[in-house]
Parts: sequence; structure tokens; C-alpha cells
Amino acid sequence: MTGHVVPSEGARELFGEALPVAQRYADLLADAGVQRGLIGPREVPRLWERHLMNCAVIEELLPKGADVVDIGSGAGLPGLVLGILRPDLSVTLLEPLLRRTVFLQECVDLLNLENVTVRRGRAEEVKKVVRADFVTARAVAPLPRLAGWALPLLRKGGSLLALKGEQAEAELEAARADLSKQRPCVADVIWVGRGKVDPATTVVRVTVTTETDQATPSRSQRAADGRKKRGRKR
Ligand SMILES: C[S@@+](CC[C@H](N)C(=O)[O-])C[C@H]1O[C@@H](n2cnc3c(N)ncnc32)[C@H](O)[C@@H]1O
Repeated sequence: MTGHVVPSEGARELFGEALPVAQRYADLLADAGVQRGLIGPREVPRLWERHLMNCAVIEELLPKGADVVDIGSGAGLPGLVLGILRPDLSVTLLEPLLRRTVFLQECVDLLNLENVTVRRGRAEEVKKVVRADFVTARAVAPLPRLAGWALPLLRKGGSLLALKGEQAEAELEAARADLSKQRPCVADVIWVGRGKVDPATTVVRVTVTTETDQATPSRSQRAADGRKKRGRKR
């Protein structure tokens, strides 16, 4: 055990009652996570500020009881942190690599997180079986590709919350046309955790406005719908 992952006062405030469990997770990351190459050793001194806290503030965006799927969880960021902080959420950690899912399952078992499920797989392979109110992702893929994986998983009114860096606004502007072709949606960039983390966490939020199976109807479907509507009016 490295034993030097000490939470700051800000981390203590942010995690509150969940701090002991978050501390155990931080220790697992600093120990087995580093040994197994899931997180770089240079990240250890900044585990709380740069990783756990930066991810934890996303909880501000999640209503009570929401279903959350975290695409490409890696060592558990942000999904595992959200599951620790918010026992009311139902969190699925979706990750294709066995080495990572083994670590994630060990964390879930050791931390006794009954609200967190580990699922091994690629996001593009679960479109027909996974549904969520929110999809989270950090450092997984450029926005158009990420949206292609995430939007089909969302219920109407649900959002993709993509944790992004300084280029978030430019990335969103470049991806807008592509996003609306994938599924009707509205998208913006928001900052969460002001006063809790510095800098605030930048999130690209993409909210879908139709049911899953109504995603962008084809031209022929639209024409057929139009004919039906005119028929009903007569
Ligand atoms: C750079 S890591 C980021 C891990 C974590 N989200 C973080 O911020 O530390 C990217 C992760 O995405 C996963 N990934 C890559 N392609 C994926 C896909 N198609 N579906 C789900 N996860 C994927 C990788 O296996 C890897 O664990």
C-alpha cells in the first residue's frame, strides 16, 4: 500500500459520509491500480483533485434514482466515484478490457457497492440491451464517435455527459451537425463543481429529444408519416 493518498479538506467536504469508501477506492487505485498499469504512478499524488473530485462533481447533474451507464470506465472514472457518492443511483460500468473489468469488479465487491454493476463489452455492442437516463464518459473517444455509442442507449430526455478538456466548446461546435444527424438532440457545454474543484469540470451535455426507436426516421418513413397525418385530417 502506498499510503500517501490523503484527501484534502475540500475532498472531505465533497464526499461527506462517503469519504471512508472513497478513501478505500483511492487506496485501491494507488496500489493495485498502479501495479496493474490501470493508472500511472504520477497520478497518485493528484488522485483526489484531478480524478476523484473532478468526477464526483458530476453528481450535481444527476437526479435521485437515475440509471447511469459509464462508457469506458477504465479504472472506474467517473462511474465508480458516482456510485460511491450516490447510493441512490444505479450505475453500470461498461468496459471492454478484461483486466479492467476484473479490477472494477474487485472494487465493487470490496467496497460493497450494491448499486454498481460491471459489464464487460463495447458500447456499440449493447445498443439493444442497455437503456439509461444518463451516459457518462471521460477520455474515451472524440464527440461524434462517443455520441454514436451513447445516444442509442438513452431514454427520451436522457443526456450524454462527456467530461472534456479546454477544447470542449470547439469540439462541440465541430460535431453539432453530426450529432443532430445521429438522433434529434440539444447540446451545450456546462461547467460543474464551481467552488468545489478548480478548475470546474467541463462537460459536453447532449440531451436526446425523442424515444430510442424514433431516432431520426428515414426519408421514406417521414413521407409515410406525412401521408398518414393528411389522411387522418380528412
Ligand atoms: C483513456 S481510458 C479512460 C478511462 C476512464 N474513463 C478515465 O477517465 O480514467 C479509455 C477507456 O475506454 C475504453 N473503451 C474504448 N473503446 C470502447 C468502446 N467501444 N466501448 C466502451 N469502452 C471503450 C477503453 O478500454 C479504456 O478503458
